[in-house]
Amino acid sequence: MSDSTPSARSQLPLLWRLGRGRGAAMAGLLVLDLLSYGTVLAQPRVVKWLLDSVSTGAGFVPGLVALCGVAVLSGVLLFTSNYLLGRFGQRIVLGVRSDMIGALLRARAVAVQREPVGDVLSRVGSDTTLLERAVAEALVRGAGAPLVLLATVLLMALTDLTMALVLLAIAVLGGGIEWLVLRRLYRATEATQAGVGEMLTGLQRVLVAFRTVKASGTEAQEARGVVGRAEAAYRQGAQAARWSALVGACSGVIMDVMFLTALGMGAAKIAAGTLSFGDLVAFLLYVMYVRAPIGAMTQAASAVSEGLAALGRIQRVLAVPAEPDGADADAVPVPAPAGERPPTGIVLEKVSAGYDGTTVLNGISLHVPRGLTVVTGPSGIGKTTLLNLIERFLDAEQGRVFLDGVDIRALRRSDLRRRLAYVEQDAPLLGTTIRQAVRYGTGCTDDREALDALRAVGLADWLTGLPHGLDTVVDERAVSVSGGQRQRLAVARALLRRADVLLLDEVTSQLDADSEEILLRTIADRSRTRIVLAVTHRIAVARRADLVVVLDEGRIRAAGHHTELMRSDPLYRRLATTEVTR
Ligand SMILES: Nc1ncnc2c1ncn2[C@@H]1O[C@H](COP(=O)(O)OP(=O)(O)OP(=O)(O)O)[C@@H](O)[C@H]1O
Repeated sequence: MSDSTPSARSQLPLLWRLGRGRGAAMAGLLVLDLLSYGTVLAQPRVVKWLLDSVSTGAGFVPGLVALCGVAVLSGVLLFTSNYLLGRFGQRIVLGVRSDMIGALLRARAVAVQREPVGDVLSRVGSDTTLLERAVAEALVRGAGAPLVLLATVLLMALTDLTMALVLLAIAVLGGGIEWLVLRRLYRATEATQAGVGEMLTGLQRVLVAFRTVKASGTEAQEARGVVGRAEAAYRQGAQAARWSALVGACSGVIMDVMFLTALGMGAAKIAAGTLSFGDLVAFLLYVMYVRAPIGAMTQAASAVSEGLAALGRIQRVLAVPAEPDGADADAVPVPAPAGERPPTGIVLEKVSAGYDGTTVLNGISLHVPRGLTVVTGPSGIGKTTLLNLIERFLDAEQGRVFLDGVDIRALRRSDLRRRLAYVEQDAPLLGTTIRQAVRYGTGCTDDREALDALRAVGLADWLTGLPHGLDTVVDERAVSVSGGQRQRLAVARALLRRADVLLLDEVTSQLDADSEEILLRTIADRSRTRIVLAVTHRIAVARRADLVVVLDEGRIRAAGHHTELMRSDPLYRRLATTEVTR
């Protein structure tokens, strides 16, 4: 999601595209809007008829009844058109939000995780709200307004041509000035929305690390930081409010100038005997009603200006490339030597990978067979990156990764991931109850199976102590669940998935020795029939492994059994002995 500011004009086709497929609804709304304006425009004619009837001595009752009838009809049409227009705008917003949520969830994990969460939320939340006004005001009301304006001007011209032409000239001049102000409004709105995004990003960071903030006594400092961003958004918002107010003021002044000009010219014409009193009243009413289409056009322009700014930010979410699911065309099965079966397990063949041009893994070759394989090494060396490659969150820049002899790029991502169970480092929980959290993405519907998995990871006693058992509610950030419980819940979920491969990233880092031992026994047991690849710094895990792989400086530095590596590899020995020995 790059943040280069697109021009308002470049967003116009996008705004137009939002209305695509909704032509009939838009046409219906336009007709309703025009009918509503039509009843308004009929009123001056009825007023003129009423006044002329009075001046000629005929009764005023029929005129008054007609005026009331037109007013009631106008009210009903106005309500209906406003309501349907508002609903239409909401529907567009729903469509855009669904598209954005879909785009985010279809995108590559590494691309989305780099985005500031608060900013993404602001784009999906408040930017789409701005869009609603733009769509309703611009695509429908703004589109009908020129027709209404034309009809009003024609009716004015029918009443008095000279006065109508003078007023039209004033309106055109005023419109030009307003347009200049609107361009500034567009830029200020973009900046405001970006400011709100930054504020939310700051607030989100604080909320995620709330206890650290409290314990560090940095509440005031963090509040200052977030409020500082809120103030920056305020300053941009105040600019936008100034330009928006100026647009409104321009429109008001233009209308006053038009009204006073019409009044002056009309009074002079009555004095000269070239205009009737009824005509002047009708004309002045038209001048007042001409406010509506001009106002609608101004509002449409202002709403479009704000909406286009929002659309630019929305578009950057929609443009995040989707992660393709299909198999890559150039992927081939590993050629097994004649008469031999391809190796089972995971094979990395001269794999290089990294992020944004920085190489993290450099030409790694590795065979991860069935059983428990542990990957260890200094922090930030690329252990999680290795798991990212197997899950295809990230693709190798060079080399290939095979699963049971098949290049993983020859598999659909969804098929590949179905064969894997992954527990990420922070072991986040999804779902609102423990039942949902443990069953999440596993297809398991049986409570007994879920309980077995929880027992296997050592959570049986904890669960028995909970007043609502599996129905216990886990709040959004699972603060009522300890770090170790969360890790074990996540492993239980992975076990329930019945996958061929378990990918575990630091799943025992928050466990005490006894809990770790229970969990490791289960993991070792499951590794007899499947591939378990565990990233860890813990010696207890490495001790149990069939194979330990030491990563350093982008390469595999050593591989073997724990006891063997303790003897042969100084780095491994140092890592193992500096870890809290159990
Ligand atoms: N999504 C990403 N975008 C850019 N760089 C990344 C991304 N993820 C990881 N990196 C970088 O790649 C390098 C390896 O990270 P990785 O998470 O694989 O290390 P690790 O060995 O698992 O670390 P640790 O033991 O601390 O968890 C680090 O320098 C990290 O900053």
